[in-house]
Amino acid sequence: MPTQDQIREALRAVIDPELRKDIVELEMVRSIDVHPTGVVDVMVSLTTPGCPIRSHFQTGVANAVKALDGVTGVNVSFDVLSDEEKGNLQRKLGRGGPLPSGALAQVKNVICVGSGKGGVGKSSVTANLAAALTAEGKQVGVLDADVWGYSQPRMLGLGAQRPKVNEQRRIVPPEAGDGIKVMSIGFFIEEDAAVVWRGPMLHKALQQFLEDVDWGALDYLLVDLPPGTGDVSMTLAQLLPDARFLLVTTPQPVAQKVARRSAEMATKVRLEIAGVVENMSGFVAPDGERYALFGDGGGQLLADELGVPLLGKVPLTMPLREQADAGTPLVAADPDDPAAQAVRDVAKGLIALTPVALPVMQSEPEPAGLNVIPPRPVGMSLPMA
Ligand SMILES: Nc1ncnc2c1ncn2[C@@H]1O[C@H](COP(=O)(O)OP(=O)(O)OP(=O)(O)O)[C@@H](O)[C@H]1O
Repeated sequence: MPTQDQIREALRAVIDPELRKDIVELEMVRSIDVHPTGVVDVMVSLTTPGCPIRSHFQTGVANAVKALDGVTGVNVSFDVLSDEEKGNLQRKLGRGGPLPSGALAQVKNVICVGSGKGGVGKSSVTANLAAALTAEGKQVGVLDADVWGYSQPRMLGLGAQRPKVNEQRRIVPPEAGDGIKVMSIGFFIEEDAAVVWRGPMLHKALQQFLEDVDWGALDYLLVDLPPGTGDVSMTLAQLLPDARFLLVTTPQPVAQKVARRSAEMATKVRLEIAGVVENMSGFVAPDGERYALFGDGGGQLLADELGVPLLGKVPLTMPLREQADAGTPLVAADPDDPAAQAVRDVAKGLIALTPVALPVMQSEPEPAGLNVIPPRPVGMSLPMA
C-alpha cells in the first residue's frame, strides 16, 4: 500500500497546463486518504469552479495514483481554492495581477456543434443558436472551427473584421449582434483564399483560438465544427475535455446514419452528447403549409438511438438562408419565423440541460492509460491588425 508521501510524489506527474507546474508544487492537492482496501481518495483544489481542464486533472490524478502498487481504486473529488489560497499561489508564482486562469476559465459551457456530413445547416444552426441564447440573456461566444468552410463571420455580419490584440497580448474577438464574441480563421485570411494547412499547424491555430483569445466571461461558447470526424474535431476534443456535443442532422435516414458516426467519435473521445437538432425538417411555404421534402423522423431516430433529447426540428424557410447571407441571424431579425422559433426552443432546451453551478464533485475512478494532459505546443502567430 503506498504512503501519502508516495502518492503525493506520484501526483507530481499531473501538470496544470495553464500554470505549467505540477499540482503538488501548486499546492492544489487538498487531501489524500488511503483506505485499508487499497482505495485512495484524492481531493484537488481548482483555481475556479468552472475550471475547463477539470477532467484532465481527474484523469491525470486517477492514472498517476492507479499506477502505484497496492492501489485498487481512486476517487477524485474537487473543491475550489479559497481567496487566501489563491493569493498565496499568486505570490508563489510571482505575479502581481490576477491568476492567469486561462482564456476559458470564465467560460461556463462549451458546446461543439457537429454534423456527420456537410451542408446540413450546422453553421446556420450555430449562428442562430448564438442569437437565441443571447436573446435569453446569456453571454455567448462563437468559435468557428470549420477551418475549411468557415462561415460565421459572414453569417454574423462580421465579414471584413480584423481582430486586435489587447494590452495583455490577448486576441480580442470581434462582436456581432448583441455582443456575441466571434473568432474565426476567416478573420485572418483573405476572402475566399483556400486554407491549406493541416495537422500540427491546425492544432496550434485552434489552441491559440482557445487560449489566446480574450473570451472573458461567457455562459456558452459554441464551437462550429467542420463536418465529419476529422482532425479538427479530435484536436478540439483533446483541448476541450469538458465540451458537450450538439449534433445537427437532416430528416433523411442516410444523414442520420452519417451523423451517428460523429456521435460515435464524440463518445470515443469522451465528449458528452447534449442532444440532436434536426434541420431542414420540412419546408414551410409562405402560407404556413409544411412539406416534408427530406422525409421525416431522422432526428428523432438518431436522438432515440443515442439516448439524448431531440432539442428541436428546424424547418427549411427562405428567410433563414436570406438572413444568413445578409449577416443577421433569422432569430435576431424575425424571432417569430417558424425556423427562428425552433432554434429558440433548442436554446431553451440547452439552457434547461445545463448545470448551473459546480458543486464539489465526486467522480468515478477513471480507466488507466489515457492521455492526461494535451501537449501544449508553442503558440503560432496569426497575422493581426
Ligand atoms: N433551415 C434552413 N432553411 C433554409 N436554408 C437553410 C436552412 N439551414 C441551412 N440553410 C442553408 O443551407 C446552406 C448550408 O447551410 P450551412 O452552411 O449552415 O450548412 P453546414 O452544415 O454548416 O455546411 P458546411 O458543412 O459546408 O459548413 C446555407 O446556404 C444555408 O443558408
